[in-house]
Amino acid sequence: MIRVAEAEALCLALVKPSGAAEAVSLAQAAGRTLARAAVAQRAQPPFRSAAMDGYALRDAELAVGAVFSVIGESAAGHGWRGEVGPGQAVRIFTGAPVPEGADHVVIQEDVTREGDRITIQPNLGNGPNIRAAGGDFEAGFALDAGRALSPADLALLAAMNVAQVEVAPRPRVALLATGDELVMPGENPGPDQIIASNTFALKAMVDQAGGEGVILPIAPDRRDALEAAMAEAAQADIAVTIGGASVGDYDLVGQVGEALGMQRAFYKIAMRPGKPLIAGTLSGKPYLGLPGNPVSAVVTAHLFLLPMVRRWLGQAAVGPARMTARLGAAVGPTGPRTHYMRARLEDGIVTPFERQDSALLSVLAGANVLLERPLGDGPREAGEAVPVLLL
Ligand SMILES: Nc1nc2c(c(=O)[nH]1)N[C@H]1C(S)=C(S)[C@@H](COP(=O)(O)OP(=O)(O)OC[C@H]3O[C@@H](n4cnc5c(N)ncnc54)[C@H](O)[C@@H]3O)O[C@H]1N2
Ligand code: MOO
Repeated sequence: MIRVAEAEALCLALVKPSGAAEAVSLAQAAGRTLARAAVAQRAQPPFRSAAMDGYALRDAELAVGAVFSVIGESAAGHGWRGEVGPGQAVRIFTGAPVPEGADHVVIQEDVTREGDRITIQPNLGNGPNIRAAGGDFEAGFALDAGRALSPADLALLAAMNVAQVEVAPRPRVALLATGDELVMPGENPGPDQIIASNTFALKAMVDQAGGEGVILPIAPDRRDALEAAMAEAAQADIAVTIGGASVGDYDLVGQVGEALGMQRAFYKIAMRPGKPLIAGTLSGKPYLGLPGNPVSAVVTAHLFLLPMVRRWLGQAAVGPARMTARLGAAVGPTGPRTHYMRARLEDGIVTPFERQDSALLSVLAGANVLLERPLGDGPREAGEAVPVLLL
């Protein structure tokens, strides 16, 4: 059995960034990964702009009781093209260009106006209420390749006047559930059957990570059928089987993989859940054989499959999001496997669930983190700092 970190490195070594690119419009770009840098076509703001509604004038002249004559108006989208001279002010609105000569916008609450004359009132605010040209970003500012685009990134790109971005294609990830006991949700299970469940979590995870999860028809525990199904899975960019990875008489995935010429990178990891994970290449494609227990499949997908998807997309940081939390309850020592305990993180305090059986989907669904307990770790007291992985 190899350790988790080694397994992660071996899994990542199976995947090369695709390097390909396709153009998509910003409205289609959420969650996609930049394949080429996107470069600002202009500065933002492109001109000195007013941050408040008021009057643009010369800061040096500003004093309580000072009087200015209003000589023009600058509105958003319609600037005023003159120069503000001594004793002069221009009526201005938020987002409008600040005219030449002015270096302060007095908010309108701080003046009284009679006709075209304004008088500065006591308790004047600080100002200058002007946003510098390029204060957000300059022309040429870039978002680098490998960046997964957040909603805020899309607004930033729009402001950069980038209408289309070059993104990495979404890797197709084949998800092949195996086992005679499985039927799809909505079907009529026989007396000894259950519903294929973890496939749906895996598809959602892959899709959210920027891939395209493709759920294949369930493969029965028969060599010929499994061989055909696994060969089909290997048509995708990343092939995943679920179940049949262990040592039972009907756990055929490893044997069938070998018959198909699978190059194995490793089998079995010192982790719990998820020990019987298989990794390698199948028909030259990155391949993972996830354990069938629903929680085991989801945990191993977080630790190994999603990093592979992110590597394929060309992202730099590919591992699961981690943070440190304080233990909400004492925990016992771990054994020879690193334990990923389903747990709840609230206000920085992490509390593992009592029941940790890797078949319990109701517990998994209530968890928002995995508490990582390294192998060979001693007992830990409530209040100690511990690592957690965000789900
Ligand atoms: N003698 C041993 N038995 C087992 C060992 C072992 O080391 N020695 N390892 C255990 C561990 S740990 C795990 S995890 C499981 C994994 O086994 P498999 O990958 O072969 O999975 P299956 O036997 O096919 O299924 C296990 C369990 O999960 C259910 N399952 C399978 N696929 C799905 C699916 N898509 N959706 C929902 N549920 C699924 C299946 O019905 C079984 O109940 O092996 C232990 N045994
Ligand atoms: O590792 Mo198994 O995944 O403990 O249930």
